[in-house]
Amino acid sequence: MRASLIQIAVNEDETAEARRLRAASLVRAQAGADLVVLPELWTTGAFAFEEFAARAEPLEGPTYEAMAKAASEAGVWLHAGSFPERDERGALYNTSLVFSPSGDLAAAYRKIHRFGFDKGEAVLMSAGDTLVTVALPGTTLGVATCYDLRFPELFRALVDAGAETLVVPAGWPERRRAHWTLLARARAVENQAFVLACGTAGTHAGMPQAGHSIVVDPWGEVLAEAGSGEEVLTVEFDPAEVGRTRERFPALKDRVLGLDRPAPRA
Ligand SMILES: O=C(O)CCC(=O)C(=O)O
Repeated sequence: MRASLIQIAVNEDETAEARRLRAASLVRAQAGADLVVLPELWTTGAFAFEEFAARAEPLEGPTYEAMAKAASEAGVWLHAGSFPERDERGALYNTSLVFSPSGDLAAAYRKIHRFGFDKGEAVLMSAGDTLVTVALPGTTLGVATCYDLRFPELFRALVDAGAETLVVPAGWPERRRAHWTLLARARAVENQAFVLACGTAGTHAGMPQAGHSIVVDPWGEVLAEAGSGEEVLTVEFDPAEVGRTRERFPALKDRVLGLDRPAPRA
C-alpha cells in the first residue's frame, strides 16, 4: 500500500479558499497512491480560534465538494483532514472526512477529545461521541484527530472495532513535538498497528507548527518522518504486517479486562 501524507503549510498570508485550491491540487498530484492524508483544520489553522465560527461549513460545504472531487480525480482513498463543521442546530465540530476513490463519502468523524482545557477548541466546539473505522481493500482504518492521540483507550477501542491502520491528522504545535513522535510510536507499539500521523507546517495565530508527520509500523519502527516545512511524505507498507506482528508477538491476547478498582480510601 502506498500512502502520501500531505503536510501542508498553514500560514496567515494565504486565504482558506486559496489553500483549498492548493490542497486539491496536491491531492491530484498523488494519483497512483492508495491512500492520501491531509492534516487537521488546514483551512483555518488549528489555533486560529476566531476563524472557527467565521469559517465553519455545513458537512457538504466547499471543503467537502473540493475534496470529493480531488479524491475522484486522483482515484485515491482520501482522508481529507478536518474542517470546522456547523450542524443544523448551529453547533461546531472538528470534523474529518474520508472519501473513496470514486469521490463518495466513506466516513465523517467528529473529534472526540477537544483541546484547550478551558479555552479554544474545548469551549468553542462540541465533542463527537462516535468511533469511526473505514474498511479499505487490505486494511481497516481507525481515525482519530490530534489531541485524541493522548488517549490510548480511544485507540484500543478502534482496534477492538477492527482497525489495523490508525490515521491521525493533527495541527500539533512545535513546542510539544517530542510528545507527538513519542505518542505516535506508543500507539503503534501498544496496538500493533500502523500509525499514519499527518501534521501541518507553518505558523498561524502565533503558533509554530511541529510538522514532522510520521509513519510508524506495528513494531514501533519509524518508516518515514517529515521535516518541519511543507512536504509530501510518501511511504510504502504492507498492511499484512499487522497480522504477522500480532501472531508473532501476541500481546493483545494477554489483555486482562474488567479489573476491579481499589476501593476509595476512607
Ligand atoms: O496535545 C497536544 O499537545 C496538542 C493538541 C492539539 O494541538 C489539538 O488537538 O489541536
